[in-house]
Amino acid sequence: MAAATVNKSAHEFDKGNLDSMLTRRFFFAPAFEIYGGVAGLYDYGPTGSALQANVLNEWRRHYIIEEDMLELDTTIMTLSEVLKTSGHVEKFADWMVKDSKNGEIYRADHLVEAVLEARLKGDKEARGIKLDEVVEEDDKKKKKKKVKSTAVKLEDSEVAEYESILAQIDNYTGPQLGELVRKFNITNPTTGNELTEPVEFNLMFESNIGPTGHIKGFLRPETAQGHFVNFARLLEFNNGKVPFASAQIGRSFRNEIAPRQGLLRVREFTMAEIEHYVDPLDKRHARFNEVKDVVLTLLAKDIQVQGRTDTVQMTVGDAVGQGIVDNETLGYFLGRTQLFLTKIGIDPKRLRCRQHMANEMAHYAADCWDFEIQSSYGWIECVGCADRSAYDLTVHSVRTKQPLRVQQRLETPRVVEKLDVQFDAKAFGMKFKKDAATIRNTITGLDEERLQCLKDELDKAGVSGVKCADGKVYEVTPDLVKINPITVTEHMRDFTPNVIEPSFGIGRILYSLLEHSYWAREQDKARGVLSFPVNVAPIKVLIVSISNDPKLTEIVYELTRKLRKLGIASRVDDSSVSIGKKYARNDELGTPFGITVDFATVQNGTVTIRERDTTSQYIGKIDDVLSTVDELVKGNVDWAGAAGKLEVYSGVQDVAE
Ligand SMILES: Nc1ncnc2c1ncn2[C@@H]1O[C@H](COP(=O)(O)OP(=O)(O)OP(=O)(O)O)[C@@H](O)[C@H]1O
Repeated sequence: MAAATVNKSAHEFDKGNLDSMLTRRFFFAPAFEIYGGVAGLYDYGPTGSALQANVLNEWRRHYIIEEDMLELDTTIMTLSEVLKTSGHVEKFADWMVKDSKNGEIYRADHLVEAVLEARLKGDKEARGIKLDEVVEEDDKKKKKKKVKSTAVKLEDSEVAEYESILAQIDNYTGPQLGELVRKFNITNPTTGNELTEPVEFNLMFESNIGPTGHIKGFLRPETAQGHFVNFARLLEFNNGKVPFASAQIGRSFRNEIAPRQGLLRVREFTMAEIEHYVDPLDKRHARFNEVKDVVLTLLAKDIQVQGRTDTVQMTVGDAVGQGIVDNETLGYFLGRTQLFLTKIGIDPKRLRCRQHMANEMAHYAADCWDFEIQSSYGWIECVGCADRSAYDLTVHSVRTKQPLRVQQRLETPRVVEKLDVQFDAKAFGMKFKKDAATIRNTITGLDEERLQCLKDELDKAGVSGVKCADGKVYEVTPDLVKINPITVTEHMRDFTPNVIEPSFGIGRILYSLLEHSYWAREQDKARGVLSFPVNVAPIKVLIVSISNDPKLTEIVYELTRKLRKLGIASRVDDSSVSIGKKYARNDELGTPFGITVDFATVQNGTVTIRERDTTSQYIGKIDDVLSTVDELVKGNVDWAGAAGKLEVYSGVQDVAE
């Protein structure tokens, strides 16, 4: 018999109810709350932690196990030299503006966005349309900074201009944001005071390693550098071959200027990152066929620069085939990520892939797409998928002089023209003395293009400057260095792999999942239901007993023992409230199944099982019900399929229904 279905979309989303339920049922809460809290730091409670652990388990299964990735767990405290080399010390910054009188700080792009959105909202109000307020939290969480809207009608051309700016708000540089602040007379929304020009604020938390204070470190802002600095070992572990991927789940820290929107912009969060190393001349993926028919919702960069946000539905195969997504490997990860997010319960209708615009993308990146998930806060980046080219491995290799490169035996040897460098060792040593080795290494380390430039200059001008890592420039002449073309037969190829990086913000995904799973029954709007897929639900089975009779309590104990043995998380609700209330309370935790023990259980060994979304109930022998639950939890059957094996229960219905 088919199980009843429920139309969740018919119920209106109530954010206030969801927020109070998440706090009441301790999914997560502000850290140090009894001390007043600090913006951007959160603690996860029992349900939030279990939900996160289950999502991460799915992630490990979906990527690490399924794709045979090499898992890492690298240190969080990172040597400053590593982050200098990667560019984070200089560039990992956001733009902030200050109130010119009281020094209050805003993140520049967020402020421009909030003010323009508030003006558009005011325009809508003036036209009789109502929307929510835009809110930022201040640092001590004592007050909310509100950008209030006033019902003022805008010119149609202004509306179009604001919408166009908002569609590409991530694309502005600091000076451009400054121009927007001036052009649109944006002031501090709380005081009305003028704002300073945007200045950069580095987002990393700095620290010292050891007591001397000489070794500088930072809490890592991403896990990626831990992969790159271990590349040589990983390559060796993989028998010297690419492609392969490393993966890591761990904490990252960013001293956000303005934490806001709950878990969406915090200062400490869990990331799950993959670095897939690939031959730059061959970015095909061996398993591309498995995802080529996955449909993505794409928002390409050329649409955004026109100030538009319309999307197209396209298969991964077509997106790569038409050159919209740069290469197969990047397309492969977009497809796999779409599958992962929907598998854990993200609504595909509220999921899109947005391509980075030119200013948004790092200069070295070949292509970059964000998975954005829509929630009550709008479209939020939750996973970034970037082709980072050879940048990371090259900069670490140059800085450390370690060859972070792949040596690949060629199937058929090839004849190539190369530039050969010969030094007059004696004359070179006499001229440069202790610097001779450094200059020689710098010249032999030049790539073919730079070597050709040096040769051209020596041929033409008879002298050329060579800049070494110490910043000094040394003049060399053709009598000291001879560069000549030669023909060689190569048996090996030597290259720096390119890196394709999918980077997941787990907190953002969790929060989006909570919103997408939340609804309320028509009969009991104050109590919500979280319709998590079984695989991520924090607790899989609620066990309740109709009475405190010791015979029933004994069976409850037996049931929990058997579920534990199956590895299934269960929870007994032995409070004194009605069974219907117990069900309703556990709907709030997203528990998909409820098993009820009653006097029939004592007599003939049967229990009832109830499904959370449909509230339909079935009856069966204990072991049949448990094996059904086991199959459901393993994902081998769905409720409609599983219920067919049991009998419909026609007893008393839930109070909550
Ligand atoms: N402050 C934060 N709080 C929670 N998650 C974050 C935060 N910053 C980044 N993330 C998550 O980490 C992922 C990878 O980080 P990435 O550096 O690509 O983000 P980002 O582009 O800096 O994000 P944003 O532009 O929103 O600040 C993001 O997709 C997001 O899910």
